[in-house]
Amino acid sequence: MLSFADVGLRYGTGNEILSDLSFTVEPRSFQFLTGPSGAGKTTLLKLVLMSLKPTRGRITLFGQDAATLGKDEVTDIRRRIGVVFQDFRLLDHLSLYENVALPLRVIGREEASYRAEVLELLRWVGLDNRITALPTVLSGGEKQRAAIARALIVRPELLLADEPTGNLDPTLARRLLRLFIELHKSGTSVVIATHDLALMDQYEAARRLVLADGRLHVFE
Ligand SMILES: Nc1ncnc2c1ncn2[C@@H]1O[C@H](COP(=O)(O)OP(=O)(O)OP(=O)(O)O)[C@@H](O)[C@H]1O
Repeated sequence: MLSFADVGLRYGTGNEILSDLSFTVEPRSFQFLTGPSGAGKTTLLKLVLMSLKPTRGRITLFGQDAATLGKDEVTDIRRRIGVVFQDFRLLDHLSLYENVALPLRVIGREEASYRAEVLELLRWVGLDNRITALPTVLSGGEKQRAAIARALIVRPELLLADEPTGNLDPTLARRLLRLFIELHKSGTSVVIATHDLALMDQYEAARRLVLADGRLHVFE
């Protein structure tokens, strides 16, 4: 569903941050993307989301060459990808329920058709008792789970999460990992960018994509 072939990226006229990246993400797969701070994990996720263009090489998403896509095709492909950003990006003036429902409103769905789905997802992430709360009163872990629910409401085929357990205590991090594993088992491909070794050790079946010195090393 995703492949990189000899991809390189530099910001401006600087050195290449990423060099000769070649890897695939298969349907129904689970991988950690890891590497030291500054190694380029967020940059790689931005390439996948097409918010950055590679300096060289080819990125293919759902069978289509990213370089050849028009604006509407990019929008269509992004709808198939759920993203949990490092800084959550919840809208502070909307309740938790409204934040999670927003991607469905944006595509024109009527509330009556999605209310039960949103409530079920909120129950799944353990936030069904907080549906009317505004993000400003939520804890870090609650915001994290709300961001996950919002990413999943459109039933993406691929979920990207950038440091989803950053700033969480180990118990909550374990709980979130269990949610991601459940999601994987239900058929979604999952890519989790993290430098939390303890977290990765809890799911040994996961592939590890390790960035170091601009190169990617894959451990199956
Ligand atoms: N817009 C930008 N312009 C120039 N350099 C950038 C830009 N964004 C990131 N960088 C540089 O690219 C490198 C990789 O950054 P990136 O955020 O992708 O790393 P990361 O592995 O996600 O780090 P962390 O684990 O700390 O979040 C860093 O050296 C960073 O300073």
